[in-house]
Amino acid sequence: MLVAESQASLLIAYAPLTWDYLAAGSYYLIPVALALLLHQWLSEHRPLLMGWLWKFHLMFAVAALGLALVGAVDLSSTFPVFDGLLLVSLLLMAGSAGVRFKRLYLEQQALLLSCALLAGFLVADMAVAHGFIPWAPVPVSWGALAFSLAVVSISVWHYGRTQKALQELTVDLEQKVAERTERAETMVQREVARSRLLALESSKGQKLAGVIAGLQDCFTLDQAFDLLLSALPVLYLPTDGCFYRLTKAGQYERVLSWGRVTEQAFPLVMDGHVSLLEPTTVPVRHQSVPEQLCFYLRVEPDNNGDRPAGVLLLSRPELAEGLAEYGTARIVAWVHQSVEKMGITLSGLVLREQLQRFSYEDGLTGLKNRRHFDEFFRHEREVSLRTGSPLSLLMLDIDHFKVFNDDHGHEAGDEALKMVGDMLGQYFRGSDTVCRYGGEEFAVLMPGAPLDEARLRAEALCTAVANTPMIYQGKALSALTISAGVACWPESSADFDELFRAADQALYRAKNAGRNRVVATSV
Ligand SMILES: Nc1nc2c(ncn2[C@@H]2O[C@H](COP(=O)(O)OP(=O)(O)OP(=O)(O)O)[C@@H](O)[C@H]2O)c(=O)[nH]1
Repeated sequence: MLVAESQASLLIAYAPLTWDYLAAGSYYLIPVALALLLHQWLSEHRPLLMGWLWKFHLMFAVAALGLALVGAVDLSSTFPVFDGLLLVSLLLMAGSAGVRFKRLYLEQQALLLSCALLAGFLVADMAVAHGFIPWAPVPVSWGALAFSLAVVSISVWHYGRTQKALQELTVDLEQKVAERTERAETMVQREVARSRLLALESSKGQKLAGVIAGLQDCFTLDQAFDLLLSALPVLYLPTDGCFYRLTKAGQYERVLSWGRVTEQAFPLVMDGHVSLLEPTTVPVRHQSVPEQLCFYLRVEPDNNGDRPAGVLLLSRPELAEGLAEYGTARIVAWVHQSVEKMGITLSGLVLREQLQRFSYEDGLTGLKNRRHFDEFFRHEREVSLRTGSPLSLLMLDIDHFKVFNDDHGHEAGDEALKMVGDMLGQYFRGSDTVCRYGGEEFAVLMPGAPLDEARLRAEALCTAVANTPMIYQGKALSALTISAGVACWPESSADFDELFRAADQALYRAKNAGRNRVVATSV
């Protein structure tokens, strides 16, 4: 508008009429721009009024210029109408903006004030043009300049603010990216460590399965412990550790160590009552774990009372940061399970051992029972038939045991049976089999012993029993005597099936001959 109204416009293009139309058009569009601006800013307050205003002025501008262009009206005649309308519109806009002025941003306020200044000059210019006030030069261009300066300074200020915000955003973004990258790297490291732990767990699980299978194949507890000791480092490395076994004196003796173990952390001996560490429990979240992890190996029917048969001490595993809590809990849980599984397997083995012992042992005397004796006899008979070596059989019976029982009671009788059983155990070789054949009757099988040797051994036993006082509850009771019948293959009978009968008959003869003696049969 300023360019079109100035003389300089003619230097740009010598088209005075066009510049007139341009000046009128830009003049008529001033309220359109202002109303649009306020429509945007005051959208919560009177949005309809501002909407109507800019549309109305736009229509006016188009209509006035259009009609003037087609020659229906004179362009100059549209100015008074516009001035009237502009005045009303400016008042309406000023009213609306004034109400919301305080709620606007600083730059909006500055822009509105510059608009108000421009509007003030326009109104003054109109008043002069229409003769309401005496003629005086009105510096409308100063208003336009103020408005333009406001727009430029707001734009510059905005630009500066945007640049600053952008810079801050960039710094913030870079920081966030760095943080996220670090977090992601930590997570990756943790996941790698976790997968390594899982792989280790699975390989150790396979090893444990092998150890358990090996333990199940053992025949005795000692054999199983030997296997266990060779397997423990394989199962628990890379964690350092020691294994302690309960001694008869009730102490825990270090029987195995692996890795870097110091005597301070892993003593050679731990007292079963005083210095035994508490077993480590699986740590819950944020719970600290002691430097040494302790696990009890319990072998239940092993007559240790409450005490574990073995103790496993491990140093606290060293794990990557971030995995320490989770990893330690997992490892402790796994070691717990593995030790428990091994304990259960060993308990099964002990039970099996006991069952086997009970099925072949006499509960009172601890000698072998008749079942074992019969099996042993069958075996030795085969050996003798193949090798031709002699096999002697002794049948022994306590004399007048009924009277002893009646005189001193059944319990004293039991003690007597135990005493005779002990003596029998001492009088024969380890390769001989001594068994309680039933009641007060005993049988001895002497592989490789000829009849005479067996007889002599039986006689020595008879003499020893007769000369050994029977002490019961601190009192000496009358000494017992035994009678024995001895038979030998092939001297007494060439037929093995007859050997028992021959020994029995010899025993019968010893009884009849007055007891406390040995009778040996020969063909
Ligand atoms: N205390 C005790 N007595 C038993 C046991 N087994 C058998 N007896 C007793 O042993 C006695 C055996 O008596 P008999 O068969 O008459 O033989 P005996 O009295 O020794 O007479 P002879 O053999 O002829 O000298 C019975 O009284 C049984 O009760 C046992 O386990 N404990």
